[in-house]
Amino acid sequence: MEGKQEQRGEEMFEAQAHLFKHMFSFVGSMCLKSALQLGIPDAIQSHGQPITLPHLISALKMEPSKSHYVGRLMRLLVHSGLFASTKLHHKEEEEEEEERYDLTPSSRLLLKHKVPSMYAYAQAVFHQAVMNPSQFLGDWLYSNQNNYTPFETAFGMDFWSYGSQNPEFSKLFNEGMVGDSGMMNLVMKDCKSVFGGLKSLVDVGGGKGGAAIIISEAFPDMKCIVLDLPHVVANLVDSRNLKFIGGDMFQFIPSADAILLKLVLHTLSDEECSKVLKKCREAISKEGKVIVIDVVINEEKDKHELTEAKLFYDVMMMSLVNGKERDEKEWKKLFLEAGFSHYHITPIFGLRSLLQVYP
Ligand SMILES: C[S@@+](CC[C@H](N)C(=O)[O-])C[C@H]1O[C@@H](n2cnc3c(N)ncnc32)[C@H](O)[C@@H]1O
Ligand SMILES: C/C=C\c1ccc(O)c(OC)c1
Repeated sequence: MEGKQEQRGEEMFEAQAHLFKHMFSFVGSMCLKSALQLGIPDAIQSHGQPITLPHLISALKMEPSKSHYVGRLMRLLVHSGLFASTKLHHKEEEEEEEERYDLTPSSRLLLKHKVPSMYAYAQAVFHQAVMNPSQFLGDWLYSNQNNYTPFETAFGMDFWSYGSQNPEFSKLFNEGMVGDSGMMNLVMKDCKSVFGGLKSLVDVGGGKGGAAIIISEAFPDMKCIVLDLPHVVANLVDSRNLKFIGGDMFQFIPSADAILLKLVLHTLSDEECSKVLKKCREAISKEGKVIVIDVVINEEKDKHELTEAKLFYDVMMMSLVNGKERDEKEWKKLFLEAGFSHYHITPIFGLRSLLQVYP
């Protein structure tokens, strides 16, 4: 009896710790936000070797009196695996331990001027436009107003209108997308069978052309068009085989051998996806295809952390744009209903897969 109660006590406190972890996980996000604001990844990179706390403080041009606080921030970030820490033992003087901070593969992706970089993407995520709407999820679900998204409850307009009226956020968001697409560079060589042989490609919702620039350079014989909202493609410079067009994908999609939809369908509801996919089907020939780069939820196969990131993304799409993340069954239904006959999934982009969809 006693043993059982003891166990129950242990279980309860484990449950409490679990709860604390989830209640406070935003603290981890905010420490990462501060680390970026302070420029910690770049400071470590510029130092050229693992850096001690006093050196970090002076590199950040910070008051030495703040050093203790930064040490605590770093302790959490090291614990989260965003930075690494090495402790050097000075011989003989056992007590003297000098901790040095280093980058990890994750924080290496947060360097400002390295390619690929997730720096701008992270800046966009930590902007109020992305953070605030999730505070309104509950209100939105309960509200009898016809707000399309929690984003509208928070800002009184939809996500893309907000972007067109807030150039500062729009810039961060679009640069974030370019940075995200920059990571495709590393795997483009594995994509010969996907893009090779295509004479033309339209990147629908292609933003500032992050993906299309990489593709048009890797395949110089391919004519590429980026279609995006007018304010997004304004002032972008065409190249020999890459052209930017401002427009609305629900109205018009130019014809091509292939249409690329990268992270576009997950921003759309099923009805909106159907509309866009039908337009894509009309824009390609019988020999053409639609290439979708997007999230495919696969709880059985993916590691717990990967599924968690995909589910975070899903709720984010619900908060910002009424989009959603889909599993293979849901993708299949969308494709078949839009009149496509078959598809093929290649999971090559980490969180995102590449789906080739055929008429
Ligand atoms: C999540 S972003 C993806 C950008 C890009 N494909 C990438 O992966 O880097 C979605 C894009 O769709 C664009 N978009 C939204 N509504 C659109 C519309 N009605 N017509 C064309 N583009 C649109 C946005 O401006 C944005 O660039
Ligand atoms: C910057 C983070 C937000 C975000 C990321 C990917 C998307 O497709 C998106 O669409 C609204 C928003």
